[in-house]
Amino acid sequence: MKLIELRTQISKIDEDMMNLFLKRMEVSRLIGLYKKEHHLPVFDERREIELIEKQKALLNNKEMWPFYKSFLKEVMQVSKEYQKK
Ligand SMILES: O=C(O)C(=O)C[C@]1(C(=O)O)C=C[C@@H](O)C=C1
Repeated sequence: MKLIELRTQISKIDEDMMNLFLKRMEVSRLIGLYKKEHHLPVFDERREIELIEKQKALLNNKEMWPFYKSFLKEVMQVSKEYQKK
């Protein structure tokens, strides 16, 4: 397969991921509003551990776990930054 074709595939995947990212951030915004109204902290360590463990169990490509875990942590990090805005 040619490089240009592979890059086209990556671009399409990035577009899908962008749309899912926007959806996730909108839900995060709503959670942030709820937390503000109920005087709850943005950071919820127990929830983050639960989410990471759930994803680890779902992932059937174990080699990818360290990479996917970093990705998830970054996603949660930007989610928290958005809630604090
Ligand atoms: O579930 C929450 O309480 C959220 O605010 C969402 C979220 C996330 O992005 O997954 C963000 C911050 C918390 O530390 C835990 C999880």
